[in-house]
Amino acid sequence: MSANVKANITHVIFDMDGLLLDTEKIYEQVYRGLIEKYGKTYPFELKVNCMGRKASEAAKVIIDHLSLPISIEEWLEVSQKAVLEKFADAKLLPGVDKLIRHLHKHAIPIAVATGSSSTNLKVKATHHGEFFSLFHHILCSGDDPEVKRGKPNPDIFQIAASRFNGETPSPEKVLVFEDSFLGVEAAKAAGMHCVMVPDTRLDRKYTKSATVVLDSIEDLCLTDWGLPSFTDT
Ligand SMILES: O=c1[nH]cc([C@@H]2O[C@H](COP(=O)(O)O)[C@@H](O)[C@H]2O)c(=O)[nH]1
Repeated sequence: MSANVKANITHVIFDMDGLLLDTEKIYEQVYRGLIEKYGKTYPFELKVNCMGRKASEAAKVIIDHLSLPISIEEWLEVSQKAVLEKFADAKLLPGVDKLIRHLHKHAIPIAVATGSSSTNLKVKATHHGEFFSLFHHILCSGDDPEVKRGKPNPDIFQIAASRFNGETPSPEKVLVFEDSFLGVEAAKAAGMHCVMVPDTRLDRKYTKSATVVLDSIEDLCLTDWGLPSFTDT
């Protein structure tokens, strides 16, 4: 390995909401609206502790933290209906399309590992069907029976790694892309490298477990990871 190469990566796993798709603002808008009905606010610190979680786990965190007079089931029913109305317009974030097509062209195995459910994924992918077909597999921990514990536990990334063809890659050969604090903690717990592209509001104390922190995926240096550069044919 040459001096500036951080790792020789063979497999790459991507988070979805806030990393591939610009859907975090949808969750934020809907959750804030719901919470405001109870005269409370959705502080960013609370959002940080929800991003990446399965919807049911996030609902419990919010209800408990804000002492909302609503059950998890009611929260899920109302919030799910509201987010689904907006997901079909979800856009890819800058640099994502180019990177995924590049890795696919170079036959680097790529997957998605998200806290979202497969029902929500279908709607989010309304205009991105061909894009999502480039991934070897997509793991939706929101309703995947094998993933018992969501992020920040390592399970989601370990199981996603085990679903590539052939032998499961060793964790230090896997690179995870994440925007959320809990997702980065999950990748670290799995022993994988992690490129974090956080929300600009995120306090740097939440980025410490990331191998690298970027402002945008467009700033990624592929050769740092032993991956083919954009100029390689
Ligand atoms: O403001 C929020 N953003 C995101 C989430 C949760 O994060 C998941 C997105 O997971 P990921 O980042 O792993 O794609 C969503 O399904 C939702 O459950 C949340 O609760 N609150």
